[in-house]
Amino acid sequence: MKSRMLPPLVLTVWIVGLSCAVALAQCPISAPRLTTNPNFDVVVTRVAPVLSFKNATGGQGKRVYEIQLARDKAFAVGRLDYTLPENPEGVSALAISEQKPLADGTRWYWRVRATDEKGAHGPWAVSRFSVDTASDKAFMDLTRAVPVSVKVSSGSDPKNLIDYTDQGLSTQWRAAPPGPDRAWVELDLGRRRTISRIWMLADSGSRDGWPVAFRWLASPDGVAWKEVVKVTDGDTYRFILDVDGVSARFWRLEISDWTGYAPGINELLLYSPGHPPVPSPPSGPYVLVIGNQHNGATFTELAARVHEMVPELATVTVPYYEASMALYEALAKKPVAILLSGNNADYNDLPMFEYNGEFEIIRAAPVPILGICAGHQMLSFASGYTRVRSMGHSDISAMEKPDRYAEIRTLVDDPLFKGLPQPFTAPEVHGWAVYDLPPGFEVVAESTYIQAVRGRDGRLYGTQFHPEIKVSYNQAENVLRRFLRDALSRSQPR
Ligand SMILES: NC(=O)CC[C@H](N)C(=O)O
Repeated sequence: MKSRMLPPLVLTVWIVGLSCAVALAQCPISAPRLTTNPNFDVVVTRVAPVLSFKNATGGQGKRVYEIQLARDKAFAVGRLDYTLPENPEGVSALAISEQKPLADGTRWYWRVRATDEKGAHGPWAVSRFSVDTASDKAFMDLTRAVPVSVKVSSGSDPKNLIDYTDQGLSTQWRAAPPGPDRAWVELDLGRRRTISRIWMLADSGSRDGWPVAFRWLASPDGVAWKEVVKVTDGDTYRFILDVDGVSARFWRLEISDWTGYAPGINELLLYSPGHPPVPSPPSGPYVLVIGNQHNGATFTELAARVHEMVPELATVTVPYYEASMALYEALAKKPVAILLSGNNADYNDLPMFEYNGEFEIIRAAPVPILGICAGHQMLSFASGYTRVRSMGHSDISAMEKPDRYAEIRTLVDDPLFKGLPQPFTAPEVHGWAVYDLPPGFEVVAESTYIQAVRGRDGRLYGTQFHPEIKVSYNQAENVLRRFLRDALSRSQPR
């Protein structure tokens, strides 16, 4: 057999790495990673959030974390200091106490570093978030104004800017290098629309291509332009720009400064004030299905499974960004139950304000609600961002070999889970999980993390696993079947 030579640098790195792992002593302490929740610049909707981060590595013995929060970059204004022992499971979390809450309506900088048993420090990891508890209370009162076409100054794939079916929001338009002085994007809305909010998303994973100085202009004809809003010192990957309702068919973004070699934008989304149309319900009993995918779809074939499991039930599917209590109230006939679907985006890349109407429904709709995967996570998000967090890895058992299925255990006697094997297996497709239950909720099932919850007198149920996915090892299909049957029989007069 021919031996393969490793280049000397690779070999050295490998040997140092190995001796570091074996002796433990020589490993330098790494910075923790503040990408779990809250991620950079997200809006946290509670004053006592849980700050989760990925552990550091290296050092000697057990690590503890120093965590500092402040109102300014220099960590001088209003600084709060905490120490936290490491959670050996990979992600550590500081729960800010309800007794010492963070100031609302403010931006917070936070930094974390690990210290080992010998007192050696690792480097700080720095990030920031804002706290705004008012921001998720009510339906956004906006509808999406979807462009019919897009033009750009240069570069390929401008369609990515308005491709709302790109669930991971991962594709982007990048202007061509070296690029014109002023890269621009033009959106044609097809007709005159009043716009009051603009959402812009760049790459959250790197600081490359972020727009720094830019302005939006509007035009009735694509010829005469008027400036609507201007940003001169952007230093983030996402912008929510509120403007005083301007009515125009053409919308133009001019970017005059950016990070990296050329501006790159993943998505542009414009909103008009107002409410979406109310669907007309079918004549018989039906389930309202809320599609949580970014394009309003349900991720799995949820409606089809409802019809298969309980043929007496019809379904009406509404995109999450159109759902609200106003829509529910306006339905000529009420659903017997509501299902909240999965999705496959990272929440830090989503315009989370679009979920506010779904949160209203979770808080107030007087019918049984079952949230599946993202829908289950929404039950917790509805009472504050940071209750759900990225696990740092994905559990995708729907595609793995039988020995990789998680065993899920039921913790309490619950009518929906009656008769399930203990433990049971069920398909999973997710990278986030609920860690911090809202008040009034309890855990119904768990694996190494929360797998099912119920809340508020049995009206709300959530499952992290997918009872609706048809695979041979899904032992939890009955959870959905029972939920639907119970809802149907409760709705019918005896
Ligand atoms: N399948 C899902 O609904 C996943 C929800 C969420 N996007 C996660 O990764 O956890």
